[in-house]
Amino acid sequence: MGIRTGNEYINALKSRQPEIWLGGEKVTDVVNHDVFRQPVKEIAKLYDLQHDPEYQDRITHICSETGERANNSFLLPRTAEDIKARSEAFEVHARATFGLMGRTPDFLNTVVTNMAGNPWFLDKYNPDWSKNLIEYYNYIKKNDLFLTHAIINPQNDRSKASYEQEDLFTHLGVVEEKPDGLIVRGAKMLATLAPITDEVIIYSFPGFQPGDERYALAFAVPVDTPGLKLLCREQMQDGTRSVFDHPLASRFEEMDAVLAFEDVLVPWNRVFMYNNVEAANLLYSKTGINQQPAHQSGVRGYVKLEFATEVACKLADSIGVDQYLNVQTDLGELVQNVETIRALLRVAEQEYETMPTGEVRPAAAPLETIRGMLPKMYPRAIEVMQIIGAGGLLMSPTAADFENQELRSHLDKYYAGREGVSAEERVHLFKLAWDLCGEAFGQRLLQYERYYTGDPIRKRAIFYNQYKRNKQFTSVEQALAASPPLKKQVTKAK
Ligand SMILES: Cc1cc2nc3c(=O)[nH]c(=O)nc-3n(C[C@H](O)[C@H](O)[C@H](O)COP(=O)(O)OP(=O)(O)OC[C@H]3O[C@@H](n4cnc5c(N)ncnc54)[C@H](O)[C@@H]3O)c2cc1C
Ligand SMILES: O=C(O)Cc1ccc(O)c(O)c1
Repeated sequence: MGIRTGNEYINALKSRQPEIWLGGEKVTDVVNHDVFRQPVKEIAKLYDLQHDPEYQDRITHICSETGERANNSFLLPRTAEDIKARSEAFEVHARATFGLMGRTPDFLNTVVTNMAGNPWFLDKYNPDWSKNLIEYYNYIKKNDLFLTHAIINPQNDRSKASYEQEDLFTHLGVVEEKPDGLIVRGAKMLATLAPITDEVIIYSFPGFQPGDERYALAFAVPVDTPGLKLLCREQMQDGTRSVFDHPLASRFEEMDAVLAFEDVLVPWNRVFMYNNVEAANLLYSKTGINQQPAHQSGVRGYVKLEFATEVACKLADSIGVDQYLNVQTDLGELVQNVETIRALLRVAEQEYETMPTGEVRPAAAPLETIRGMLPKMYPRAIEVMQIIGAGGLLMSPTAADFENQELRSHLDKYYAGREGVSAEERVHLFKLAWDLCGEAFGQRLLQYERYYTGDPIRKRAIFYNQYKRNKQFTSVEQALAASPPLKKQVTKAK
């Protein structure tokens, strides 16, 4: 099949009946549901880009093994050109949603591509696992499927291991082996966009302890597998709000769902790992899924930060406050943050690492630095937006107000911006900003940036410990060596 169109993606959604719960009710027609209709269209547009002559060669390639066209996110990079091709695809996808949708199909494509591209790792433990993963990769590539993932256990008692939680199957674990597969029970905390995907893949960040064997597993199943419940969080838009009043929230909400497995059968050919704490803890670092997906996330985060910065700049300009030094320095700071992330991305792409397998990976340290900095830079952009927009952010009239002829002339006068900015333009811009910095939609976007890549605090600590392991701090030794040792009598206590 190769690359799908938006319609093919939508038809696949229509052909399934996953068990989706939202607001106490089952969602039976996700494609036409108020909350999901627009996000489905946004994802469909990404699939259509693959067929757009302007984009096709920038985001897809002909697979040398199958002869079929595939998205560049399915390309295991082996050259600098491959890295560039992936970067371009990531950026095209991100720009289509202003970086606001984090888990577009390209993200998990990179994850599975890397797991399957490093079969040596699972081979060591069980050759069936790597075989299954390669077959799965070929399957999702051939059918251009959309995956979500859930890697974090539910937030019950974080001070205890999975096996120590009150119920043995609060965290997702294996109940028993059957001739045709594993029976799994329990939950994973969060899978973004799950209700509008084709498949879910389960694996974990490192952190399992001896005793956690039943939870140390990786597998993938179709999203409508019997027994799998998708428990959605409360929606942040109801699908009926006007696009004028909510230019972003009305289009780009990514629903998040807890995945609850109620004795789900995972066929053996979909089991990628099981009952192995060591393998589960090493999967992330050894197969490069700590690194290659961070390239996608970095590009996407860069586009989002740049977007938020541009919104803040336009906001300031529209009411003439960017004449003031304090506003200029705040905006300058945001622009410098964008440039910092752009520079880190370029360094990561140019100073790539070549693995013994021939795979090339954008450099780890700059990618990890992006992961550490975005959780601070994005909230800062939002804060600056709030400070610059000030009370005006709260005071926007609605599209319905503008459409009322009795009100219109008053609005045109009282809501106009600086010279040359009409009331409608100013209000529209402020509404866009409010979606980002005031609405629940925007708060989720902020929380996403803080946490999508795990806990930034622990991640930075791990980063430092790795840095310390690899560094000798030789410059300090050299600087100290330049001064002769003190004479004994000088250091002696008087
Ligand atoms: C909008 C959004 C979308 C997401 N999408 C996905 C997704 O699609 N798939 C997915 O798998 N995950 C997703 N995540 C989940 C994300 O991976 C987790 O939120 C992240 O790993 C942090 O875990 P937590 O939220 O459970 O926080 P916790 O781990 O519970 O941390 C809570 C607080 O306690 C502190 N803390 C906890 N444990 C320790 C410790 N051992 N040492 C020191 N401090 C500690 C943390 O620093 C933090 O301040 C998403 C998250 C968000 C917010
Ligand atoms: O986007 C992120 O940084 C989070 C994340 C999730 C799953 C992965 O496999 C991964 O490498 C990174």
